Amino acid sequence: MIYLTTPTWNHSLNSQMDLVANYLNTTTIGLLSLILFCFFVYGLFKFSQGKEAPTVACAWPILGHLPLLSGSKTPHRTDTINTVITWTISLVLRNPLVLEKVKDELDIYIGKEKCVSEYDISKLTYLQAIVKESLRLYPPGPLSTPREFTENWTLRGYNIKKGTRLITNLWKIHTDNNVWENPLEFKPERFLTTHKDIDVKGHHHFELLPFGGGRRMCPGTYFGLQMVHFILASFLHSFEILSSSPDPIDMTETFGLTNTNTPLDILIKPRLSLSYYENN
Ligand code: HEM
Repeated sequence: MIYLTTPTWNHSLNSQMDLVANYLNTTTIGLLSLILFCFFVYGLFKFSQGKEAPTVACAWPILGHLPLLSGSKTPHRTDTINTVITWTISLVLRNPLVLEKVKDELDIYIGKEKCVSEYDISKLTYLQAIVKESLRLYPPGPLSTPREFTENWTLRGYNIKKGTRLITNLWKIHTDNNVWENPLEFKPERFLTTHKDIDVKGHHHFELLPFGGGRRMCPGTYFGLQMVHFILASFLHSFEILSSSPDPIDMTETFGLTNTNTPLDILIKPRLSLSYYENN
């Protein structure tokens, strides 16, 4: 058995992400981040004076993803993706039947002789349902970025003045009991039955918006989803996972720009033959 503490866990995810970071030019992105940060501080200053501060609106979400974009060697670079994966593993560990089902799916579609490839992901419908359900309950960005009304408007009987800022509570939408049965329960099956055709891409289904929606929705949606599916599938395919403590997994959220969880300690052991690990 291998004992994984959170830093190691973050580190192992980060080494997967290092592959991705190699495509980013650290200096360019670092400089860009610095400029955005200056804009952000300037925007906050204007905002505190009660003036128009569009820079706050545009820099805020970018700051939220800055660790990811900066390419720095910190575990936070992968903030959103890392967060989704950690929440998902926590949820799966709390629901052993779900874990069994996803392992069965991986064994059927991948088998024990080869690695997961990106082309396999479309076949892994149960794994995709797990990720959707995790994004529904624990979206890393539970609040949308701010929007501003450009004219006076009436919305559901409320008169809203031009210039009013709106921040949407995405988590509240995700747990609306008019739409979701037992909204606080983790039930990936809902995405294979009652909510089969609902996707998370923010274009058609406004009851599930983990990447936001409209013109300012997350530009990293496809990349983020691809990474989450691929890392999760590879990890669950390669290792048995177990909680390191007999107590239920702590699902306490921590405060920050992303909705992160408390550190997760897990035990892992190989699921495949040793030659698989030697060759990959
Ligand atoms: C699973 C991973 C991710 C989740 C759940 C996520 C979620 C979000 C959410 C909720 C927003 C606000 C959208 C809105 O207000 O409508 C956002 C904005 C943004 N995201 Fe992500 N994100 C993820 C990954 C990424 C990645 C990988 C990148 C870049 C490679 C990225 C870059 C951005 C940027 C630049 C914005 C600001 C867009 C704008 O305001 O125009 N995100 N993201």
